[in-house]
Amino acid sequence: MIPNPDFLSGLNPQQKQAVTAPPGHILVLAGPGSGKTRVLTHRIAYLITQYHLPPSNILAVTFTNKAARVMESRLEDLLGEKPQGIWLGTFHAICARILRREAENLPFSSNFVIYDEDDQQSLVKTALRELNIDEKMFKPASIRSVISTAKNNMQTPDDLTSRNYREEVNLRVYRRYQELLRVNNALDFDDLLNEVVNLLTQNQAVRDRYSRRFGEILVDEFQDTNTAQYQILRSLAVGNASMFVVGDEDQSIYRWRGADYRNVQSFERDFPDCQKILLEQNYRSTQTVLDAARAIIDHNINRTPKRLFSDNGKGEAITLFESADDKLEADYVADTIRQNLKAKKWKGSQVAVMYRTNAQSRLLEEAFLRANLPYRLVGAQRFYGRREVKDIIAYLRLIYNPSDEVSLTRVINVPPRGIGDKTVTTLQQRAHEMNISAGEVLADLGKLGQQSAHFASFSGRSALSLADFGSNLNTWREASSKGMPLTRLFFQILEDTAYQEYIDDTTEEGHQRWENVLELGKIAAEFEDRGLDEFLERLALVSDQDTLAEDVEAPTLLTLHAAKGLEFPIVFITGLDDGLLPHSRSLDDPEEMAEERRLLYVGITRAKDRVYLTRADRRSTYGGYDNSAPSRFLKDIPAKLLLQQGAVSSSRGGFSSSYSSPRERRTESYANWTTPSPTYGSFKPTPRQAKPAVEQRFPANCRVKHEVWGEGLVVKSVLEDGDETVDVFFDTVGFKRLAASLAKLEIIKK
Ligand SMILES: Nc1ncnc2c1ncn2[C@@H]1O[C@H](COP(=O)(O)OP(=O)(O)OP(=O)(O)O)[C@@H](O)[C@H]1O
Ligand SMILES: [Mg+2]
Repeated sequence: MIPNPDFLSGLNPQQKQAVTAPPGHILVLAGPGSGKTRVLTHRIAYLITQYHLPPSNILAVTFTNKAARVMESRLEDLLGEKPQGIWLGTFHAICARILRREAENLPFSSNFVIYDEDDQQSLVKTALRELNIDEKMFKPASIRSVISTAKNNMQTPDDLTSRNYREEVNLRVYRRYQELLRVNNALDFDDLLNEVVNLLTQNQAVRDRYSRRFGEILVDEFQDTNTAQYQILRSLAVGNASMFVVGDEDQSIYRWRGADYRNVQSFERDFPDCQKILLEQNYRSTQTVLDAARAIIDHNINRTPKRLFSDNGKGEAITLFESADDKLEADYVADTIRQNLKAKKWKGSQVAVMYRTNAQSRLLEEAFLRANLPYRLVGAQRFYGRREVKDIIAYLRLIYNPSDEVSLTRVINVPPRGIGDKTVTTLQQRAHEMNISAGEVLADLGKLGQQSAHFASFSGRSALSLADFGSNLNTWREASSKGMPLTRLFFQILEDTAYQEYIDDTTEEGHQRWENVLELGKIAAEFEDRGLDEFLERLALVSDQDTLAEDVEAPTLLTLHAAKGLEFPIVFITGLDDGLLPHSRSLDDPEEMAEERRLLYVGITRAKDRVYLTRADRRSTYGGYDNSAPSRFLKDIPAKLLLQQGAVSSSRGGFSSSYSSPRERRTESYANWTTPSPTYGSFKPTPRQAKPAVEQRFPANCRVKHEVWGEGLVVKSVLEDGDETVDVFFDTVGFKRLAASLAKLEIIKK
């Protein structure tokens, strides 16, 4: 391995000290943009090239999958090749990996699936039903959150006692929920961590193996680790491992998920010989951005003030825009961006628009559409939470893990195949009686049909429908186990279930839903070499930031939480109103308030050059408007750093407006504004154009042949701009989009 010989030269003395430190525990505490992530990456390269530590002895934990991928490619740049065998990923991904390898020591098998919040909620509902508890009295969502909190505190049902009836219900549901997870061969997010903690504390041999394996454990964003994660690190570090953790207490923003920045103090206590290194130069932002950020965070008590300077010059003032209402606020953001893009002052990808809650993106998206501006929207739920996407994932999960009853009940009658609720209940009862999973009953019905011992348990018609579905499942499962490529399997399911006919009801929404299914197919194509298991794992562990499409020349819309660790030349933070930021839920809790401050601090410090803060005097609610007051955090920013714009705000006293409201222009652009349908990733707001200038030759579901790529299945065909655009899934190369006029396609089967 030939390291880039200069790779230490791009570091300042403190950074170099951290990167080249002799083996031992290191804690790097430093403010935003000071190079913590950079130092961590360089440290890995240094260990490999200078200490000749095999990459497989290195465990590096990042906060998102995306951050892991970025780090991997930086390492490749530094080392000249990909480090082979390094464990690099999020806590959840690494835990899932350990659990799959060690399944023989655990009460589930290695093909477990990972349940997200929705799945967890279904399971809570099943538990409630089984226990005969009314879900109107005891809301599944709140029980789910009670369970998750208990798990975050690492409390099993046995650790809990109940003091009243409600607690008793919670406890019983928790117990049953846990049993159901086992039956389904599933783990939830919290389990991923807790099971690893249990494994490492209870199984000395396994613990020794892992702690011997890892010579160095590195953790980015350490301030956001929770109790279980910290315990995992501590167990692994009992051997010969050195710990290298970097973090910033002021950027801890995941308290609601159990993160505890006091782990930084625990680390200093548990590893008293650790070397503490402070980085003081910020390479990201202008002095103005840093001063504004510091003014916000200085109000938090119990924090260690940090020195942070920048050589990037004073830079431009922070723009504060106050508007009359939230629509105008969104228009201001979109118009400002559009004007600067038009004047070629900015590039789309340099701009980020941030907000406190996901719901705030809607008005912004509409304003972007009005301004005819493409954008990319970051958010896992926006895409992966969609019904059609979840359906297809459920099919795949069911193929991977036949015991997964949550997925089974999701798709057993989707698209409708005449299997009603009563049949499903009978199926579950039958499985229960026989002590097998419902999936196994189905598989048997699929294999033996009327000869199956289960057949007589159902009425004639439903027995046949079940057998039919079971037979489909068996076929897919067999194909998958014989190595059918993932995308083929994917489209096979769509074909066999006639999913397109079901989901695309020819309305705009239907088209959009089918587009989402195809989008998922494209993601599957990226996992072609890695297989169904890795695909499912990535889907299960996807975080908001992971949905940030790369190489897209468009501004990014994202929550403040999702912005962690990222940087952009231009940052807009919208909704600086009391009740939004700080959020209304935090107003009477000092700890929560401190976290809201940190959130704004994280937002501002993402900016390299310019920050825009925006707010509105009134905000739309259901049908009407609510008055809204400026965020209390705004007054903490010194006036000399601010340039105020916008309408006169009653609450802040009048000031001249240098921004003319785009009302006139709005009228004109409203004309060609159609109701937006939320999309995933980059959005091109051109209306669907279907000029049937040619006739359609390659309708969906026909098989075609291409000169180079061979045979394939047409998934979609659209007539547009006088040509036919055909999406084909080829058996050899997977998904391709072709213009029928250019590609020499030949129909082989209608
Ligand atoms: N010594 C250096 N010379 C030049 N650029 C640097 C140096 N150190 C860091 N940078 C750059 O500064 C920016 C911020 O670095 P990095 O993201 O590593 O900071 P961080 O401390 O991890 O920030 P955050 O707390 O926001 O995660 C990056 O663009 C990085 O490449
Ligand atoms: Mg960082």
